[in-house]
Amino acid sequence: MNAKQAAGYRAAELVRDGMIVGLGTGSTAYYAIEKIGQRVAEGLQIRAIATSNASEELAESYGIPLVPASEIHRLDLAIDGADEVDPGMALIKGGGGALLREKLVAMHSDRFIVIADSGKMVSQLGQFKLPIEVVPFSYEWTLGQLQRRYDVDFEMRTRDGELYVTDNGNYIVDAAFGKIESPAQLSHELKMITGVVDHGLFVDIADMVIVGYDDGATEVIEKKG
Ligand SMILES: O=C(CO)[C@H](O)[C@H](O)COP(=O)(O)O
Repeated sequence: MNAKQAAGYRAAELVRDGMIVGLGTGSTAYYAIEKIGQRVAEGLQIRAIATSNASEELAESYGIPLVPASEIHRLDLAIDGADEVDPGMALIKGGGGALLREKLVAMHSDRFIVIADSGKMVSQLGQFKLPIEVVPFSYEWTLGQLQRRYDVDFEMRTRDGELYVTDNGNYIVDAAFGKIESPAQLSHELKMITGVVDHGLFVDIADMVIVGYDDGATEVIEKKG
């Protein structure tokens, strides 16, 4: 068992009958979905909301019943990966481009559980480029606003030579902050920029982090207070 699988499987054990469960996106969330799928095949009764088209397809392939977000007010639990996790459980997410739905699902869940291999644990956020989702209309203006405000490199995300388009039809700007001194302040500032839909800083949202190690061990870190 590898580190991502260990974390994903451990989180999947927290799912109980009757729950509405948020399914994350990425290679770590893959394992959580796989394990939840196995448990559904054994009789676990849940309904789920996926945070991306890819996770929706994966959940369907495992026979996990999905429910439209519009029919649900609140989720019991959401399980998702992260690109970086700091000691205060602030996160950078969105490496896989699903940050907007991931944040919506996390914020409407009673418990948000992050699953991460130990390499994701950092003393300060920012080495991983921060994904910022922007609307396509006049995205150059939004990019210009970001560039004037922050003296860091910004790069439009591409795929196969074209601008990368999220599941929500938006673009992503990746920002090389290097070190983020105050994730909460930056989070607030970025949300104030017209044209920015959302960004990959998740501050004060995670309730628990399950860290997976290469030997298959896991460590559970719970939110303080
Ligand atoms: O935020 C995400 C996708 O938008 C992922 O959770 C994050 O990129 C971690 O991915 P992985 O588990 O593949 O390392």
